[in-house]
Amino acid sequence: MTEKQKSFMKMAIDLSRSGMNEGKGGPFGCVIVKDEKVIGIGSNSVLATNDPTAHAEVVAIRDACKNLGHFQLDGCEVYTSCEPCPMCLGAIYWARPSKVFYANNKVDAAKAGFDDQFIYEEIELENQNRRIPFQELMRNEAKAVFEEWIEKENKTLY
Ligand SMILES: Nc1nc2[nH]cnc2c(=O)[nH]1
Repeated sequence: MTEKQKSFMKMAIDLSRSGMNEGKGGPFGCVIVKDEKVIGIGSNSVLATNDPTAHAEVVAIRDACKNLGHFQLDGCEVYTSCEPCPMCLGAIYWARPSKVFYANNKVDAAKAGFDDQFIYEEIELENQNRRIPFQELMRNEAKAVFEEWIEKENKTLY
């Protein structure tokens, strides 16, 4: 771990503390770096914005992508004060950075009352057996749009 990498993680941890103290949300911060420069930052802002998806990583990904003017984070590194939850893990995979560094791990998060394990277990269950039931509806109608997408020319794949 280089001094530079440690300084980016320190920035993420500082964001986790300042966001918490400002009442923005839980104690999570994230910094996104490209070519050793910070291109996006985020603090968990769930409470301030009434947005359950405003986790630090999602906020930072949105900031970085806006600044880059692109929907992917090729060649970027993510420094997050806590191992990503399943939602952020998904967002990170869609954004495709090259590496993720985390400080607190998911056991630390669970001890602080942020239980990601529950969501990982739900993913494994059959749709109808989940705490929040998922039910298929109007598949054929929606599938028709997928067929149109498959046939569409000049589309941008992501
Ligand atoms: N990594 C991470 N885990 C969380 N769990 C609840 N909120 C967050 C967040 O913003 N980041």
